Amino acid sequence: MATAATAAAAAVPAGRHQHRHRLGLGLRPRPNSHRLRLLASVAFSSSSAPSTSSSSSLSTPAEGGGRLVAELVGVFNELTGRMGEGLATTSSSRLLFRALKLALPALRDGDGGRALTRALAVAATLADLQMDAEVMSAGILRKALDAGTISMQDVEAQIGIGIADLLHESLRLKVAPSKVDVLDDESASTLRKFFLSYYDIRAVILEISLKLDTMRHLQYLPKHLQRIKSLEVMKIYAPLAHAIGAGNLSLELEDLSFRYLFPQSYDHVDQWLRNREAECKLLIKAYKAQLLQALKSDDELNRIVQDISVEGRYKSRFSTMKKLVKDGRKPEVNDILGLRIILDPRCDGGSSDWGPRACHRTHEIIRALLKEVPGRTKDYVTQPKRNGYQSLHVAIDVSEPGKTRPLMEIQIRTKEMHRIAIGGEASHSLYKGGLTDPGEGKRLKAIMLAAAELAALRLRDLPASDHQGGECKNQAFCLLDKNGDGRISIEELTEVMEDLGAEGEDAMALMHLLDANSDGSLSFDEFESFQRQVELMRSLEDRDDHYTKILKDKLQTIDSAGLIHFYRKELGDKLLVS
Ligand SMILES: Nc1nc2c(ncn2[C@@H]2O[C@H](COP(=O)(O)OP(=O)(O)OP(=O)(O)O)[C@@H](O)[C@H]2O)c(=O)[nH]1
Ligand SMILES: Nc1ncnc2c1ncn2[C@@H]1O[C@H](COP(=O)(O)OP(=O)(O)OP(=O)(O)O)[C@@H](O)[C@H]1O
Ligand SMILES: [Ca+2]
Ligand SMILES: [Ca+2]
Repeated sequence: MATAATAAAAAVPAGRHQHRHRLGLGLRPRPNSHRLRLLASVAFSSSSAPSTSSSSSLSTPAEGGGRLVAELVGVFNELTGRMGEGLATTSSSRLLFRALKLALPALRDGDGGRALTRALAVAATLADLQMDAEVMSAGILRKALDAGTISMQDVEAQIGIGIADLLHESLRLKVAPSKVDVLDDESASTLRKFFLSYYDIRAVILEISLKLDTMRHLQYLPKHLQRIKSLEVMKIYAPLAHAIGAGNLSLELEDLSFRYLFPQSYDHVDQWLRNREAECKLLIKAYKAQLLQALKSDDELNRIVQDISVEGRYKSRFSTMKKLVKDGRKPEVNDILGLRIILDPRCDGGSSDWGPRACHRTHEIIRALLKEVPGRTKDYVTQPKRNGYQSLHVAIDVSEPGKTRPLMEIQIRTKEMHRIAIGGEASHSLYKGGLTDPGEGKRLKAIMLAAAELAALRLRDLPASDHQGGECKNQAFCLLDKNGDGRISIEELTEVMEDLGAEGEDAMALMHLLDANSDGSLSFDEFESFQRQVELMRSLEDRDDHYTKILKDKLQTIDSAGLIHFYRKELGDKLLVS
């Protein structure tokens, strides 16, 4: 057997996606001219984190102005790049641009320099949930409102009544949990129903994303508030997130509240899972690749299916804990490592047996390839559960001589079976998401879809709405070039910089720096060079964050193993450290 474990050892660990506002732009910088290097150093000279210092503290006008415009262009590009397909229309981009212009100066210095990063992370979460520009803008503006740096009147006057309404709704939801005395099961269910009764469900999704932001920064709040907020999340927001299909968000919310509600239990589970996490994730990745290759090269299976996909997951802290403490269960968790194979039969559903045949053929291939644990296989394909759930589950022994490992669960199902396991009576949110009323989940989904359709209609592009008449090649450029003459004039640059809180002369200085051919305005090419440099600098910051995390983890491991003392001693003489 070509062991996936060997491959795992050789595989390069995947860098964890940074879920802060740096979103990995994935753009390759071109070779830089001296001028661009100068610009980059000026635009970012004051700090590697653009949100941490104010323009007033900068020494030259170009520094402040360059940084402000770089910041606006950088975050605008990140957020629009993250938006779902078809959602980043011209009207959406305009709205987001206006919201950013209002919020950036207001958020730049707040919360010890973290306010802007946090607001952008909220917007990124919303973009990942396929929310439109109105909701993303509302997310950013809500953080500025909460910080007290802008007022609802500012939003109404500068952004529009639609966003102001959405914000009013989300503020009403925010205070709802504090209206019940005790957050027991009954009041939690009442509150969830109350949330569902909202005519604009986007306010609920906005609130869930803001809760995730709060939970990620809970360490800054007093202990009693940490517990109250965690309880609200566990009882209301995590189940709601699960019900709307935002599974990953729900898992993160659960794990964060678990940590604050039951710190000791959390530590136990966390330590156990953390110790195995890196190796297990590599194993998941390696087995996934090995299985996919074996399945795709099997002729018999390929006669039955037209597509095969494999998903992997490492179990969350809270889910593991729940399983361990469940009544009447053996204290074991056999699905820490999970793989799921989803097959697309050439003929699915109805009376066709292609689906079950595909699942059983897959099972045979797995048996020939891996070590199946006898007596642990469950065939819900031949014998569906009462709620209609279908899937074939096998447990695989991934241990090696001298190295015991947790079992790996493989679920085999067709696309149609998967659809039923996600929605409907057998839906995961009913199976374990905390919702008890089957109608609740369905209703939420339906309202969500309707809201998304409405938003798409509101923000659709009218033929005349793009002032350049055709497709805009670069949204940020087109938004800055207000009169659409294909150049950014000094007046246009001054206007945006004043909106951002910079002085008039800053625009002159920035223009001087960017205007390579000195014709007094910025061409499309000049602007694109600037933008590429902005992206390069932001990707460096990402890498710094990434390296910092790795170093912190590694040094911690070394330290707890006592090795760092050894290194210190060894190196002490050479480096003159004590
Ligand atoms: N969506 C959905 N998933 C289900 C349902 N029943 C089981 N599953 C999935 O299948 C997995 C294993 O379920 P079973 O084979 O019944 O195992 P178990 O005895 O509950 O638990 P293990 O100790 O993990 O074997 C669960 O962890 C879920 O991922 C269901 O009704 N709906
Ligand atoms: N074997 C698996 N492979 C891939 N994804 C899985 C697997 N098992 C569960 N998942 C998915 O992982 C996410 C988290 O599920 P979680 O581990 O909390 O529960 P579960 O395993 O489905 O249920 P239980 O805890 O009762 O066993 C869900 O989206 C679930 O569908
Ligand atoms: Ca499971
Ligand atoms: Ca112009």
